[in-house]
Amino acid sequence: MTNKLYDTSLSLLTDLYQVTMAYGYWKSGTAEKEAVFNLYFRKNPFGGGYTIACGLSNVIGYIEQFSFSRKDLRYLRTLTGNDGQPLFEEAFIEYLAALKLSCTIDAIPEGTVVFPNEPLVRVRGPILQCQLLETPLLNLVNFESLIATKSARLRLVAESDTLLEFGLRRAQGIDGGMTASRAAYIGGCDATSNVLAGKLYDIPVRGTHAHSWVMSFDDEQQAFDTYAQVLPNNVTLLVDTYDTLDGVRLAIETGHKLRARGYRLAGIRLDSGDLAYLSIEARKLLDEAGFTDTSIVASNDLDETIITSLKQQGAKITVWGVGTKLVTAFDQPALGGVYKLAALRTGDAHKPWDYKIKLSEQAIKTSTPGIQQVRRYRDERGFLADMIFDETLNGTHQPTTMIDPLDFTKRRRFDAHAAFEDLLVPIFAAGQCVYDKPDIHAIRARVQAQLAALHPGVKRLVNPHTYPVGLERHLHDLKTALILERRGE
Ligand SMILES: Nc1ncnc2c1ncn2[C@@H]1O[C@H](COP(=O)(O)OP(=O)(O)OP(=O)(O)O)[C@@H](O)[C@H]1O
Ligand SMILES: O=P(O)(O)OC[C@H]1O[C@H](OP(=O)(O)OP(=O)(O)O)[C@H](O)[C@@H]1O
Ligand SMILES: O=C(O)c1cccnc1
Repeated sequence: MTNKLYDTSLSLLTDLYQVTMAYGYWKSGTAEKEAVFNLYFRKNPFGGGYTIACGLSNVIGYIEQFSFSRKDLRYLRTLTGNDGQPLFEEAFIEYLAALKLSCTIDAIPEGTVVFPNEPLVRVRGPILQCQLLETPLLNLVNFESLIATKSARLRLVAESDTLLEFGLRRAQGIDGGMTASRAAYIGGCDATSNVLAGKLYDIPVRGTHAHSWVMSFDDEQQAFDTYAQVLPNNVTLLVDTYDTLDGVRLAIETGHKLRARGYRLAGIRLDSGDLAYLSIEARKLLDEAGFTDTSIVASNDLDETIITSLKQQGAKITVWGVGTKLVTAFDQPALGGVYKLAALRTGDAHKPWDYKIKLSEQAIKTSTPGIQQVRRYRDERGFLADMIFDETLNGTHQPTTMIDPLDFTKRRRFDAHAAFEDLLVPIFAAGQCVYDKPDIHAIRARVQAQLAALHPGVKRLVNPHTYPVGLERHLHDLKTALILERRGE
């Protein structure tokens, strides 16, 4: 993983059906068939217009550590079917013991803005191996992309204010908390309260103090003064334990004492009540006392909607602490990414692909076949449209014609000189990592650069524009032909 949290093999971090299918491929002699799977999602989360791709660093770490340990194999030997007999033959267990991943993987770099139906990760290799990777890859990409997207939404509404992630105590378990802290930083948070995430992932750590500190003293002034005494270079005082504005006055007293010692009152924190009213009143008190550079931090079940509203109300808050609603992706608990087989071939690389499709009554759920790549066109103002094409269908010609996803009779042509970028880049070649991994700060910077190139209408919180994503003409024709063929038409 990015930096190890667990010192254990994670190769069994998959659904049982992946292992039984792997056994099936092995037993029926098809394990080495070359497959292509695409990982994609169908709908942007939170009713938004975009998603931030995240989780690739952990995918790389997962694949690099992939091997079945002796203990993993011992456990697999104990699994039995409904007749009480072992599920797997010993020869299969030995096959797994010797298994080394040889997949070729292309992916969209972390921090890229992505849209529904675009392959975020494309896995090509022996079908048995691709299958074993389905569940862990989905687990890693779905959650991190979800949280990075939530964080990006918060960053957009917070504008240039400071955004702190305070979620560990409310997160879904240890891994939920750790992963969320990483993805929240990538999405745009400035720092986390999670100290282990700070250590493992190189994220800045920040914090104030809790109500318990104030409650542990007989009076609030003494609590503030003692805190300032012991940590004079880190004083942000939580002022709402009893009466918020009285608390601000006491914090100002402490601020004067700090000043006399050559230090400063960095901030006060509001954690209850009407945050707009209280921040405006607190600002007045602070300014009147000469503490114009003391920040007002707010927390208490904040999310992007409340922050937007508070700003509209003229709240004087410049530091936002967001916990529960960020790290749990409160209003949408999962991204819903899927991993679908798109092509298969037997034997050598010169054989043609046998394209695969999954039909559905709902058109949006019908999968797209092919060795997909995403071409993003742009001009000097930003991103224009994304065209999903098959890397093998256009021969030596550049793909140029995109079918409108909402009306197949409409086409959009890109001329040969249009500027574009192909989003999927090589990550693993035949099992070897070939990717020069950016550090977490570069990934975070990429998010902001990408968002800057996105039309404001696509970024707005309510009823955003749909960014144009379509299939290249040949891929569209292939998909249509396969649908008709499967339906027997
Ligand atoms: N001016 C405001 N406009 C919109 N939302 C606000 C405003 N002030 C606070 N909020 C939000 O309203 C919610 C208030 O939560 P709640 O009803 O639990 O009150 P509280 O102030 O936390 O009370 P308690 O004293 O019990 O902690 C929080 O999500 C908070 O962020
Ligand atoms: O509201 P969230 O967005 O989840 O942000 C984290 C919350 O955790 C703390 O409250 P808690 O009552 O747990 O402890 P405290 O005594 O420090 O307020 C903090 O004061 C925030 O209100
Ligand atoms: O440092 C803080 O103020 C903090 C940390 C975690 C949760 N709530 C607040």
